[in-house]
Amino acid sequence: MNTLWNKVLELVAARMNPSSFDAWFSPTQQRSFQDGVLEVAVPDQYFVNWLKEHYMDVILEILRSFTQSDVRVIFTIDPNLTSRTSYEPEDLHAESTESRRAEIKESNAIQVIEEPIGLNPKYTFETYVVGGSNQLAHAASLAVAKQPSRAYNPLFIYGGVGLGKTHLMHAIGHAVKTQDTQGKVRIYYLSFERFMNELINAIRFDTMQQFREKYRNIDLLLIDDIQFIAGKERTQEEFFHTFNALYDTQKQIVISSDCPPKKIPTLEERLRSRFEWGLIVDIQPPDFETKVAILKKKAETEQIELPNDVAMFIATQIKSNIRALEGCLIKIAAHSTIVKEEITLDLAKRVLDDILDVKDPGSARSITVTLIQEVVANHYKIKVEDMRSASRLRNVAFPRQIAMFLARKLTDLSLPAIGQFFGGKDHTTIMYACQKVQAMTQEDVTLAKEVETLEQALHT
Ligand SMILES: Nc1ncnc2c1ncn2[C@@H]1O[C@H](COP(=O)(O)OP(=O)(O)OP(=O)(O)O)[C@@H](O)[C@H]1O
Repeated sequence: MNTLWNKVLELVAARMNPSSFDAWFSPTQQRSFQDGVLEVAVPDQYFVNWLKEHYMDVILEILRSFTQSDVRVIFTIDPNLTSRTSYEPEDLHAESTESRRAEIKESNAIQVIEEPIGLNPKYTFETYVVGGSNQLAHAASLAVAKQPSRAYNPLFIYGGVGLGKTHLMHAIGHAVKTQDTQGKVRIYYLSFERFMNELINAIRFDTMQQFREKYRNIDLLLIDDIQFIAGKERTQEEFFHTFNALYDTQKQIVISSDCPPKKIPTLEERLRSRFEWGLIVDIQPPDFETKVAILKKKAETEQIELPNDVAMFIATQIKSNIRALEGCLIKIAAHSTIVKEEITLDLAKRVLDDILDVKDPGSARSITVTLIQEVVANHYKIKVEDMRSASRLRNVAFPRQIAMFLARKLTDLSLPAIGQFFGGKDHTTIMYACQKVQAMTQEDVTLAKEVETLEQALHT
């Protein structure tokens, strides 16, 4: 079955030796993938621990390359899955086997939730390729890493999808950590979505005091994808206080977003002005040479033999998204391992030809929600910003619903994730739009043709 997890397994298989893969990954199965949560069943707790410890980073990285968003992985234990490992779990023998087994049995009922917390070891300044498109953002990040809270505070980095914002933030975190010989600096990297979830839980479980204390005690706060703050009043309020507390005590704040503060819809004025207190830098799409350099660096880190002509070919195929660029390289390398052929221009063309036909958000000619919004807005002669607005005027609302319908149909994103692209709309709004457009296209031939034309435009 072509499940998301099976696609992940294909790429994982290319990166490890077959017997380990057989032992640790073959007995796993996707149970569900819904609303950004991927549920994977494994035979026992030992698998959970091993996968978490050794492969979580890789799994999350591959998932991101497919979905272009953070996916949460939940492991559930299904003892009916046959383990092919011959392991002797050391920790089963270390303590009383009985008690440990009882613990494991009990944990069968528990779901272990793993999220991209902390810093990705691969995202450092050393692995970051600098070109004209990201020079300023890179220099500013270096300055902040050298002198936290004295260079620019806050540092606000913005740019399109997959252009390296997260990479730079992690690089700052790593550099600060390396300089911190006494291990005193408290660094916290998180997505804005996670901040919001923590806040919701704090409200729900009446632990606001602990929530506030935790955030007031951070020395370097790296907060990713702040654009999702749009329309979240209570979270804006709390983030405002967190920001002030950190700023007043001279703690460094680094923020990333897909647009500058003034373009974040419904952002409170007091927060907007604070985001503008420090330095705002953007990352532009990379030029051809930078794309080739990034591919070469990535190939070097992953120990992939990448001929020059292939690097140049990939760079011409991908417009700007660096994640998609890397995705192509990984797919070509995986293919070359599977078919036991060297990477050549011919092989690369065959692989890319295949994946260009796939409706896969991480792949080359990927259809993103932003692209859908642009194409639909252009067709109906409305502004792209209208896609994120709350306007109920029919000439705006209906094209917006068509864009929501196409986003659901042509991307792998969950309903809540799509909602975020439309100004933070609720998942029920997206579902309603999909059902409505679906029903209307069945009754109205002209509309059905119109939607089909839009779809074709997106595929070319
Ligand atoms: N200049 C660069 N040099 C090397 N690798 C890069 C560079 N820019 C981006 N990348 C790589 O591209 C991938 C996507 O980058 P990243 O996740 O940082 O993008 P992003 O801008 O945060 O995307 P999003 O908007 O989806 O959050 C990562 O694997 C990252 O390492």
